[in-house]
Parts: sequence; structure tokens; C-alpha cells
Amino acid sequence: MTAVLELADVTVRRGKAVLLDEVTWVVDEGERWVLLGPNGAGKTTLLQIAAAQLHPTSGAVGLLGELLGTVDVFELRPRIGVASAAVADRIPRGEKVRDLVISAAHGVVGRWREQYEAPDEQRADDLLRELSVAHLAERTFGTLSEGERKRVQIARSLMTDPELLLLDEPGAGLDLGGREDLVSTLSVLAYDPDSPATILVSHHVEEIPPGFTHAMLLKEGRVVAAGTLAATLTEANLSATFDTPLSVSLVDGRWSARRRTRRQAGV
Ligand SMILES: Nc1ncnc2c1ncn2[C@@H]1O[C@H](COP(=O)(O)OP(=O)(O)OP(=O)(O)O)[C@@H](O)[C@H]1O
Repeated sequence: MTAVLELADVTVRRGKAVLLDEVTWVVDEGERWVLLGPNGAGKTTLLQIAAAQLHPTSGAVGLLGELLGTVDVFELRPRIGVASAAVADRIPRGEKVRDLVISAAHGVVGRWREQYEAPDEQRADDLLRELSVAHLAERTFGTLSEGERKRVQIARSLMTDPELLLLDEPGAGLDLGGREDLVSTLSVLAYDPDSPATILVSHHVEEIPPGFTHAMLLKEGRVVAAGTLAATLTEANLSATFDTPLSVSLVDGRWSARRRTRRQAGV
């Protein structure tokens, strides 16, 4: 297997704050990771490194076969798909959905050519269909619901056929139906062998789509545990990560966690 992302002792400091503390991590081709941790754990910081948007204070980052710091990040970035609230904030609300997706092929936001090439148009339409938002193609981004925006963004992030897909809290702000729809869609992508290696940031094990293979638990910038889902999402690891005694279950491929009752805890 080939490593898509390789971190060795990566530390990020801002003044006295240590945002990431000697993180070592390897993501191989074909793997689908969920990155879990409480607020402020360092998940977004880690994702920014994976997106070649941030350099560590110390440590080494291998990304798509290149060593960060020795390569032009503008050549790396088109090979990485990113969907996050920060990216969504930069999308003009008046852009048409179809144009938003197509224009990703040219590294810009929104329509910038009168004519697109037929293969680009075809791919954008295929992705909108795959993300179940083909019916919104002619709508403007600003008129979409939160769940629809998330799907359109994921379609856009896949447009360049990236080798690494980074999804920062795609479930945030969705209602229960919207979350379940998104989990199903992400599950289809996860099982598709042609999908890129994926890292999904979340606060909730309930949002892990079936088909995901690995998890990293992060707390205060440090790795609590990382590895296959089954080996990592133990009650002990999750309780330590979220500082709460948790009971964890896996039913029909879906994870859930809740605080242990006093009875379960033997109190
Ligand atoms: N420039 C900075 N200077 C000091 N601290 C910072 C700076 N940028 C971020 N932080 C802190 O680093 C920590 C990690 O932030 P990060 O956004 O990576 O966490 P996160 O796990 O994504 O959190 P959330 O789940 O709340 O989105 C937070 O405590 C944040 O306040």
C-alpha cells in the first residue's frame, strides 16, 4: 500500500499554545478515516496540514508522495478535495450549483468561462447525481438548505478527481433526516473502490458512515488512539477522549455512544 498522508512527530504551536503535539499518523490509499475528538482537540488544525494549508512548527509531513516544505503547495492542492465550513463561507451565494461544481476543475469558484468542455460538464452532472442533488443544478447556492449545501460542496470537492478527500464536520447543522441522508451518501462513497482516501472530521460516532475503516481519537492535540475502527472505538478510548464514562455500541454497521448510567458504572 502507498501512503497518501504521513505525519512524523508533527507539532503545531501558536505562542504558548500547543495545537498539535507530536502527532504521528499514516493514511494509506483506500482507507477511510474518521477523526474524532472534543471541541478544541486540534482536528481542524490537523486537517489544514493534510490540505497543505498549514506547515507544522516541527515534524515532517509526507503528502501524496511529496514532502511538505519542499514542494509547491499550489501543485499539491488540486490533488486534494476539501469540504469545510471555511470553504463554504467563500462561496458567493449567487453562484449556480452546476457552475460551482464545474469550476472546481479550474481551481476557481463560480463560472468563469462562457463554455465548459463537455467532459467537465458530464463529470459535474455525474457527481451531482451521485450526491443526489442533480435536481438543484440550476439553483443558486444561497437558496439551498444546509444539507443541500453540504452535498453540493462534496460534489465540488470530488470534481478534480482528488487523491485525498477531506471532510470537516459535514454533519454539523443537519437535522436528523439530513444527517441520515448524508451518512448514507458518504457510505456509498466509502464503499466505492474508486473513491479517494478520505478523512472525515466529526464530534459524533453516530456520524461514522458504514464502509469507513479507521479512526483517530484526538484530545488536547495528542493522539489518544488510532487504528481500525473496531480496535480504536473502545469504551476506554472514547471515555478518555471525551472525558466522560461512555458505553459504546455497534448495531448494523452504525456506532453509537452515550454516558454510562450510574448502574452500569457500578456506582
Ligand atoms: N492562532 C491560534 N493561537 C492560539 N490558539 C489557537 C490558534 N488557532 C487555534 N487555536 C486553538 O487550538 C485549539 C485547536 O483548534 P482546532 O480548531 O484545531 O480544534 P478542533 O478540534 O477542530 O475544534 P472544534 O471541534 O471546536 O472545531 C483550540 O483550542 C483553538 O482555540
